[in-house]
Amino acid sequence: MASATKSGLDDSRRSLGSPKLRGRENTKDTLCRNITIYGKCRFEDKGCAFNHDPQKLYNANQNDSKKRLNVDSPSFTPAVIGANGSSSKKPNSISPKAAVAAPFLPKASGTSTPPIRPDTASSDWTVAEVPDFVPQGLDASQVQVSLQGNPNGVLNPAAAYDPFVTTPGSLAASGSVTSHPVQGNPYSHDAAAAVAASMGGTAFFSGQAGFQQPVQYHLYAPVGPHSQNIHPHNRNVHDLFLPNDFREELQKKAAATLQTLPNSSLPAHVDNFHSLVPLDLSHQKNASIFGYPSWVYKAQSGKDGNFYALRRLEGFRLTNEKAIRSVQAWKKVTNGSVVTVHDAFTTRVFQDSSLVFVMDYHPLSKTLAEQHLGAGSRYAGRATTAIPEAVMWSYVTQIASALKAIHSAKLAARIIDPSKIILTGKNRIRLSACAIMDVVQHDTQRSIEDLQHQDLVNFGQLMLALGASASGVVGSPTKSMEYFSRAYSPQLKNSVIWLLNAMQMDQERNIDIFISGISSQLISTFDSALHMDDQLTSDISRELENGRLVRLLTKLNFVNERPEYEHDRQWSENGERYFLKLFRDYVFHQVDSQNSPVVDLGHVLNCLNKLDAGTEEKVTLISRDEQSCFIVSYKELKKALESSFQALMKPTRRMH
Ligand SMILES: Nc1ncnc2c1ncn2[C@@H]1O[C@H](COP(=O)(O)OP(=O)(O)OP(=O)(O)O)[C@@H](O)[C@H]1O
Repeated sequence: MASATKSGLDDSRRSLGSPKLRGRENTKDTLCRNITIYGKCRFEDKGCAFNHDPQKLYNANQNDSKKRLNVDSPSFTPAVIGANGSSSKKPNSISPKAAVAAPFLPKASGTSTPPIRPDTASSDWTVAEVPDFVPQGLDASQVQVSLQGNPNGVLNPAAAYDPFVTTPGSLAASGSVTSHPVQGNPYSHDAAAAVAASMGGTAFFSGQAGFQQPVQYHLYAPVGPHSQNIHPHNRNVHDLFLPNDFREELQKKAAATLQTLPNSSLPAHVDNFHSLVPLDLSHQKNASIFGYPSWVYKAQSGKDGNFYALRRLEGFRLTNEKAIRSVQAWKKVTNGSVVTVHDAFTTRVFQDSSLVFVMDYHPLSKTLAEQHLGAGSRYAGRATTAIPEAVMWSYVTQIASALKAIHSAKLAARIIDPSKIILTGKNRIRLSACAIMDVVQHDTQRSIEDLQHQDLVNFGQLMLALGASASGVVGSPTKSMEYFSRAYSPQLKNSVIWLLNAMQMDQERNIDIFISGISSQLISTFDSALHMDDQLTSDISRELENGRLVRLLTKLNFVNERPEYEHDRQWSENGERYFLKLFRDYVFHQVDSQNSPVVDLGHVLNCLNKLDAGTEEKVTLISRDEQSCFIVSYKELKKALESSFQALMKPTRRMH
């Protein structure tokens, strides 16, 4: 830590935080605004007098400021420290008028500096007690080298200028290993070390070659896939967060899950479920599928608090208890393309005798009929565009997977109908009415093999109906097949024909044979699924960093400017807290040459990431009256934050 005069600070401050011009004679020292705003300058080779190399400029400034304001400056000499050790209005905030400076020296540094206040020397306050973030075996030079090829260990200064534009150097690439919560201190950033200690000194990843401890939190390492050919000036803040459409989808689903229906005429409780919301789009009773009108509700369980879909069959009377027990076998069917069945019961709370199935709830799902055949119109055939072949194959694959799981469990789906298959995400479908016919038509004379063959036929009919939906042909299998043959590949057509003939005994037909026949399509669908998986992993990894920074910000705000300590100079205006307060200003309250707020997320994220990592890089902090400045490393700031936070948690401090 060092202090400097106001005049000594001016240049370095401008070069770090403001694109302010300093007169024509200094144009070569001033970053061109076009570089700042657009990432490049069209006039670079046509006479523009300003500087076009931020890195060079930054290095020049670093050297410049090092000369004047580094730790070797005279203000760090022990003689000066001793002279200023006594308490004053701002004991360690040095006015430029004063000829002396009180450095911020951790106790561990071995100097004989008297403590700024008596209790800072106590075990409660000393920063030296907070474990150093740089572990043994990883010295400062290693930390700097790891900064993505930037020998100064400094992120690209351009990031500090560009509002909401990040540069590849500054915010590229990441430490994506999460820290683990440490008992007793949910905010600890040294969790990995604690885990290591609790495991006898071996963190779970310690065996992996090339893993550095600590994780370099100040580096971002986005997980692919990446957009190609993006220039720095094209990148924006969205690169750091979930894609907007994905976030919107998740938020809408969350809102739908939490939706309630005040003053509803539905029963307040159905078994242990409450807060029923109907999901049917039409009020028309339709008994064509199950033989009973059916209704679907979203409801919350009073037992586990989760949300479920309840399918109610109106007017059903249970005559054979064995029928409802058949649901047990369905509970064991866990397949990505089958809506999981949890339970079934009869109830009279709807003023009739109803049969209710409890199933997984998939918010905002639509049926395939709603999606492709025109909302609410059964087989209306009003789809405007043909379903693409790739989507058809995706549906084929998913239903084949569902049938494989169902048939392997010696069950049959029995209903494969566009109105009973729900779309729960982009091209993600699930059979939503399994188990129901096993209860409703428990006494059927048909063998399970027969029902399984029927599943294959129903499967073929479904694909034909979907494929021919754009043709406007309704109810004529021959015409539908003609259209289908023209619209889709022979392989898809032959697969559908094979399914439609599943009841014929000319050759053996089952779901396994069907799956072998479409293996090449399975592989391409599988590959698409892997790409989707990669994409989601990449999206999630962006939010991972945000969670970490929220914890850090929370901690910083717990410490900064607590009103109850407002007049307690020893807390707010002294030592560590003072630096943290100035750091807060440095991060969030910078102004440009026109005194307008600098709103630059890149700068904020840079600073916070470096604070979290506790890098050796130094930052210049200026008091609000611009009478004092300090040069302090992120490592020291990190320690200050840790010890201040620990002090806050001490009961003695709270009673102070
Ligand atoms: N498990 C579920 N989770 C969430 N929503 C579901 C679930 N099952 C069905 N739905 C939704 O409930 C609504 C009604 O489903 P339902 O099966 O009654 O369809 P429908 O088109 O009304 O058919 P029908 O005319 O036979 O009643 C549909 O929009 C469907 O997407």
